[in-house]
Amino acid sequence: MTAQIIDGKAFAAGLRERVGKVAADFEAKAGRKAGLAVVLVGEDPASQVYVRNKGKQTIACGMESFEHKLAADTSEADLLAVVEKLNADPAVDGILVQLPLPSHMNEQKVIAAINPDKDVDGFHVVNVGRLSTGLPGFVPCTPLGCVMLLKDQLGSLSGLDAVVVGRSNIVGKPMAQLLIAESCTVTVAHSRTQDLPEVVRRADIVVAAVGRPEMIKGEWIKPGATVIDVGINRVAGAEEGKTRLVGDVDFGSASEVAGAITPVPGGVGPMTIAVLLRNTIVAAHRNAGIALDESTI
Ligand SMILES: Nc1nc(=O)c2c([nH]1)NC[C@@H]1CN(c3ccc(C(=O)N[C@@H](CCC(=O)O)C(=O)O)cc3)C=[N+]21
Repeated sequence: MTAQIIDGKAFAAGLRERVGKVAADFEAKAGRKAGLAVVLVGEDPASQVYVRNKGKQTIACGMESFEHKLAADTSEADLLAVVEKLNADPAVDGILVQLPLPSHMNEQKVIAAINPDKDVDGFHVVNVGRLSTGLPGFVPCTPLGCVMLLKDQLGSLSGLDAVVVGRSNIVGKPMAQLLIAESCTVTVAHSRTQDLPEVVRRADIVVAAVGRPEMIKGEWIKPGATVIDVGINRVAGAEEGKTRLVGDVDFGSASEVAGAITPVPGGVGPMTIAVLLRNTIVAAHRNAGIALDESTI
């Protein structure tokens, strides 16, 4: 079997178009544009690229982008002061502090300082609690993007066996919560899991978020399963000095067994930013008290 390729890039473009329409509607009703503030500490080149892309796409969707670039040696207190200012700024609907932060900062403390109702990343403990109890809040962008792709592909996920490989706070754990809410039977596997290939083989849905290049092989996949690859690993390319991006799934062998699979790049990655824009326009409506049927975006 040759798997269908799930085109995350195209789905993300469609999502951004829907967000753009809702953003224009918000501007007409609120008399201002929705706004997203992104805070970047330090000069990590990959982070700079992501932040630049977020800013460009925010503006392309008709929203305002506020970028705060702080030096790598900024004190935690100064970063917390920036967050406080953004919390109090009525032009800012969503706040994202780019992770990872420099090692002299406590990430949990910084995330805890963000107003949960502006936490469009969904990382604040209040939003983690809301997700796990089924209350409205903000859901982390990458797992929400994965569920959107899965529902687009499969329709109802009810009763399906899902295996999430990885247990991070930003992908694995919220992914498991979302799949539970979709009535999947969920297994969370990780580096200590015994006989991982056998666990993965049970799954109708495999979500790979371990951060190990091409670890999950085609022989581990149940024929016809849907495979969502969250990994973004830069590895040495065929030519000397060149690099290429690969996922956590061995795409070559997995695409011969799976029913459908996301590629890397062009799969989950583009969804992450599109969902961030979606969360921002949702935040703008909620915080301005303007009604929005969130199920339509
Ligand atoms: N507070 C916070 N929130 C985040 O959401 C967050 C973060 N910190 N820190 C870094 C990670 C990483 N991340 C990505 C976004 C888009 C792509 C993306 O668009 N990837 C493209 C290719 C990118 C490339 O070519 O390098 C793709 O997969 O097709 C990837 C990764 C968001 N992150």
